[in-house]
Amino acid sequence: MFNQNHSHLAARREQISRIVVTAQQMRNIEERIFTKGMPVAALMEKVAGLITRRIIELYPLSQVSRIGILVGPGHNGGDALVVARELHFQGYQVAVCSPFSKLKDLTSQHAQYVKILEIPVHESLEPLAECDLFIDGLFGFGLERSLSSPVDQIVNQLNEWSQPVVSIDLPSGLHTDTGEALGTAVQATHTFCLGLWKLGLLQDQALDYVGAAELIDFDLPLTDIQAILEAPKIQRITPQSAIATLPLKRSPVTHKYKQGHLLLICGSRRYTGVAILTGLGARASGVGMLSIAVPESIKPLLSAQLPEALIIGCPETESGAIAQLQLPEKTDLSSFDAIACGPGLTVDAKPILQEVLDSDRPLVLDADGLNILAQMGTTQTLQHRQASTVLTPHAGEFKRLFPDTVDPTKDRIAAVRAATEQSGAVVLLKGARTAIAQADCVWVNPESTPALARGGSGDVLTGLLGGLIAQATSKDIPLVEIVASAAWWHSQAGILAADERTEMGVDAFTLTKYLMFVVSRFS
Ligand SMILES: NC(=O)C1=CN([C@@H]2O[C@H](COP(=O)(O)OP(=O)(O)OC[C@H]3O[C@@H](n4cnc5c(N)ncnc54)[C@H](OP(=O)(O)O)[C@@H]3O)[C@@H](O)[C@H]2O)[C@@H](O)CC1
Ligand SMILES: Nc1ncnc2c1ncn2[C@@H]1O[C@H](COP(=O)(O)OP(=O)(O)O)[C@@H](O)[C@H]1O
Ligand SMILES: [K+]
Repeated sequence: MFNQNHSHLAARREQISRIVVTAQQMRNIEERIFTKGMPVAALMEKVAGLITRRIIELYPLSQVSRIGILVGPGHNGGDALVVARELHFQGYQVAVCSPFSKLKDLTSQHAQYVKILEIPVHESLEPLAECDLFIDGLFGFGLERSLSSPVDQIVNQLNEWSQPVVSIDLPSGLHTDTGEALGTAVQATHTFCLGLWKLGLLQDQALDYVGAAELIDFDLPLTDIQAILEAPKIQRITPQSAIATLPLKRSPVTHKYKQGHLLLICGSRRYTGVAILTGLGARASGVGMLSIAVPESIKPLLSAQLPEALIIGCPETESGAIAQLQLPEKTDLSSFDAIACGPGLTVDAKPILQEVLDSDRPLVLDADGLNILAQMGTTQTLQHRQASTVLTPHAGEFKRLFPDTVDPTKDRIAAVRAATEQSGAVVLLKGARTAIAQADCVWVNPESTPALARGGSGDVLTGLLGGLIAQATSKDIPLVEIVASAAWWHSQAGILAADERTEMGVDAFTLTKYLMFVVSRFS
């Protein structure tokens, strides 16, 4: 009985941790449980109790004694006032900054009561300058317009000070869905996201504000959540979701041709190292057979670095790019389980792109593969390919490929959704929070490291991804999930490497060495 409950709770925790909601969805979910009878005030007490407990864990009275609480006009402010009251009872010296004259009813009641408890309440921030810690309860998912005076000045003043700040639900000032700072926003040390992950916290533009983000689960029933959430389904990649699609277990009687055969088409005389890095990424995927097509003149270099791979030397242009694919006898593109094409090709390798597009194999296009595709202007014809296509642009490549859609620097999730709809491809938009979309399904990689912002790390991802797709052809795993797993694996290797070597120590070659440690750590 105990075990059953335990596993039930673990399964719930996993499901909750994958869900991502917009402000409107969160409002609808809360509305649903309030309609069913959960009192608003009771929920606020519960949530604020959980927040208080976590603050005490992170900032015990032995280390922090004076806490400043910023209170807004809505229920985010209400949460903050209950936290103020509870911290006061726990022995902290609490002071409140409440710059609004009109508060929602419940928030107003809590404001009256903290005054009765003789907790000092000020309209300005200055009297709180000596606090050791701040709790930001100005705005949560109810914020819909830019911050104006005086609250924008309060936020700017807070950001200039050096004390830690815990934001309740979202750093105040951030748009709940796009993560954009509306005028200005609190730069938090910690963000305690309440109930379900808000989409804005997973957008790159929010990351300077969010700090260390964690979810405070307050037991929203899964049935009520599922009743509200419809397509598009936006999910956070978790270790469990990523590991589930990796080819970890092999049949004892398998052989190399059953473990996938990947063809990489990459490199040029100018970009030799890129081809090596892509090959090393593929090697780490565990793929059974690896063939790498490169210009003839760099074949010896590739052979020296990747002795297990079949290196195919191809005729080259004067500039040292692949002029045409010259596969070994009795081999054509359909001999492979997957093809990954693009890193280091240069746009002089244009003729080979049409060839791979015409093939009936799953295809990953990256870097110059994407640049050539953008020049051809044929993104929409990918729908008619006989097999799936995965595009892995960074924001610059994305804008060249999809010039007339959502700006990926403004709303990455909306951008990948528009791109997959236009092209029919699986689209992986690289960045600090890589987003992957296919049809109605969107995955976001919630954890990474800026250590990866370094030439060559994307090439490693292309090889790794190609190798995983080649191994999955006989399995019934949605392609978008394999792509999401590759993004997760790649980032986790970066995190692990940065932990050991600092963020400066993760060159792309080093990154390839850490890939296998990720899998052994999590599986
Ligand atoms: N419901 C619950 O019980 C639970 C809710 N929870 C908590 O409630 C939070 C959501 O509460 P909320 O909906 O009251 O919105 P919130 O983010 O506090 O602020 C909106 C207020 O600000 C105002 N306003 C907006 N923009 C403004 C601006 N630029 N400048 C000035 N004012 C502006 C706007 O009023 P308006 O002026 O538009 O009439 C409104 O009054 C959520 O994030 C979580 O913390 C959790 O505890 C779970 C249980
Ligand atoms: N700030 C960052 N935080 C986390 N990951 C990042 C960051 N910047 C870049 N990355 C990751 O690093 C990789 C860079 O790929 P890309 O831009 O194609 O570079 P290259 O072509 O030089 O290999 C991508 O996987 C991207 O998601
Ligand atoms: K807040």
